[in-house]
Amino acid sequence: MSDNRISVSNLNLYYKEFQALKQVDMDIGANRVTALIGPSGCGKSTFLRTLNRMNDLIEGVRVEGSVLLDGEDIYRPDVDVVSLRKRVGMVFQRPNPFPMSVFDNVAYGPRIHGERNKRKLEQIVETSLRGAALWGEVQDRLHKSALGLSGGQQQRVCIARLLAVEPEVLLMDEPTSALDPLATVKIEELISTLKKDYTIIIVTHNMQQAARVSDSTAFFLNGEMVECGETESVFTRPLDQRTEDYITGRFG
Ligand SMILES: Nc1ncnc2c1ncn2[C@@H]1O[C@H](COP(=O)(O)OP(=O)(O)OP(=O)(O)O)[C@@H](O)[C@H]1O
Repeated sequence: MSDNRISVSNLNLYYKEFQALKQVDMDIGANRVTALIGPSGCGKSTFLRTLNRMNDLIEGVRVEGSVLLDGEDIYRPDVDVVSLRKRVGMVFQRPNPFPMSVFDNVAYGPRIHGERNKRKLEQIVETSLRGAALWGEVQDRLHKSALGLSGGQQQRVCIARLLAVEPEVLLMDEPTSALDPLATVKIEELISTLKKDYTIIIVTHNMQQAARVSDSTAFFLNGEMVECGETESVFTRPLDQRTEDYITGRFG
């Protein structure tokens, strides 16, 4: 059995007539961080959203090909999209905590999924906040609004909110683009810790960030996945001229 968690084959995605992803083939390893890089508009976020069918929410989207998660095609018509998104959770560019307390943000998912036991919820909230490296900073203000936290803390609340529903895969769409350098370092450290337990795919505009946090890197250009490999080789010995041009700053 291979340690590929996700296997993408012949993936095409159209926004109405516009083809945003072209014949993408890619394997994503378990317990690794995979970075998606490439110039603006090349399809990184679109690709990320195919991994938990978030594009389904956009009108006029058509997807062809297959995305296997642990060998099961997530695009099969009988797949329960709600439980898919529980297994494959997502963090966005701008932290988007709900306008409620830190506790209620993190308990939100488990409550939706039927957990009512107060002690159990307290345990889940603490474990998830510890998992998101935030517990020490918020344990005295669990019942205050999450909107009163700093941007970096809010992003970690969002990560704790994901961890609370016990996902397997974490999708992160430029999770530090709205954060200052210190908050960015904390999230990057957290990503390195989380990969022990989760498979992580991160979109980033920042090549230093990709080099710092990821094990594998995939370079996208005009909807094509040009090259994917060990981060160190992609950055130091790219196989494709277009990857080299991008990495050396010749475009994008
Ligand atoms: N909802 C949509 N409807 C129509 N076209 C879209 C939609 N979302 C994205 N696109 C187009 O698909 C292409 C890929 O966009 P996508 O956001 O995936 O790129 P990206 O590489 O993540 O860009 P960025 O780095 O700027 O976020 C772009 O040409 C974009 O304009």
